[in-house]
Order: sequence, then C-alpha cells, then structure tokens
Amino acid sequence: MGAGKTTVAQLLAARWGLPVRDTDQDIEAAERREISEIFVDDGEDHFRELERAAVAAALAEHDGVLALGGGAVLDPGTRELLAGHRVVFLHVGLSDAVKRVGLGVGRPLLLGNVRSRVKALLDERQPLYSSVASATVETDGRTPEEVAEEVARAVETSQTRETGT
Ligand SMILES: Nc1ncnc2c1ncn2[C@@H]1O[C@H](COP(=O)(O)OP(=O)(O)OP(=O)(O)O)[C@@H](O)[C@H]1O
Ligand SMILES: O=C(O)C1=C[C@@H](O)[C@@H](O)[C@H](O)C1
Ligand SMILES: [Mg+2]
Repeated sequence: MGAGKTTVAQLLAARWGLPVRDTDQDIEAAERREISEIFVDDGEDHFRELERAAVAAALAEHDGVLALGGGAVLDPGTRELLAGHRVVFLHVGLSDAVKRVGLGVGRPLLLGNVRSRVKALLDERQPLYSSVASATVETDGRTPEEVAEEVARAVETSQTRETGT
C-alpha cells in the first residue's frame, strides 16, 4: 500500500496508449460498496476470493495495464493466475509508505497504528512480492513519473529481449 500501483499504472497506460484497470476499483464497482465495508462485513478471506475473481476477469478481458491490490499476491490462486504475465513489483520502504498512506483511510489493514501495521505487512509480504515479480522497481524518493519511466524501461527491455522488436 502506498507503493503507487494505481498512480503509476495510469501513467504507464497513458504512455503506451493502452487502457488501464485496477482490481480494487473493479471490486468496488461490482460490489457497489467500498473495500473497507467488504472487510468489515465479510472479512479478508472473502475479499481475497473477490480479488481472485477480479484478477481472473481482468486478465481474460483486458489487454493493457493492470494495477493490483497490495495484498493480491497473498492468495495462491491469484499467484497462479499471474504466472506468465509481466508483473512489476513497486518496492516502497517503510518511511515513504507511511508518508504516502497518511492516516490509512480506506485501507482496512492499516487500522490501528499505521506505522507498525505497514512495517508488519512489508516484512511478511516481501518474499511473496519478489517471488511473483518479473521485475522490481524502487519507488523511494522518486516521483510517480520517474517510477513510470523506470517500469517502462524494464518492460520495454524485456519485450525487446523476448521478441526482438
Ligand atoms: N512515487 C511517489 N512519490 C510520492 N507519492 C506517491 C508516489 N506514488 C504514489 N504516491 C502517492 O501515494 C498515495 C498512494 O498511491 P497509490 O494509491 O497509487 O498507491 P497503491 O500502491 O495503489 O496503494 P493500494 O495498495 O492501497 O492500492 C497517493 O496519494 C499518490 O499520489
Ligand atoms: O495490501 C492490502 O492487503 C490491500 C491493499 C489495497 O490495495 C486493497 O486491496 C485492500 O485495502 C487490501
Ligand atoms: Mg491502488
């Protein structure tokens, strides 16, 4: 959370002239309620099922840039769906993440002490993010535009390597 997935996905889509989707937004639209309401009413496990379905639908229907939720990779089924796709991990350190998420409003897993919640999530999830990603881009101390530039370079380079174009 706060890595900039939603923000950077939009910049990349504009750069490449592609459509952009965001599974958090897809879930809220389909459910007609906010993510925090889903967590409160039905719990995280149910949210992860909705998220897996949203990722599957987006990968099937959408040819463009997809921003995931920060915890999507926790679900083994979602990780399987992502295999074979270009997945870029936007890394953020504790200090920048805390600055970017502010009070954590709308992010149910940050309820309580935002700094200690962010630290716990980063520590727990780091190995999973690295295992799913085909590239990692550092976001600390960089603007969204600088991050998008580096993601584009990483993706375009891997494309050249794969296709020679
Ligand atoms: N590189 C950056 N530098 C400074 N601020 C940033 C950067 N990237 C994003 N932000 C800001 O941080 C906040 C969170 O960004 P964003 O919503 O894109 O994160 P996210 O990774 O999609 O989070 P989530 O997992 O909750 O969906 C926004 O206010 C955004 O403008
Ligand atoms: O990191 C997480 O687990 C989450 C991140 C957000 O994108 C949302 O998907 C939700 O708030 C959970
Ligand atoms: Mg987001």
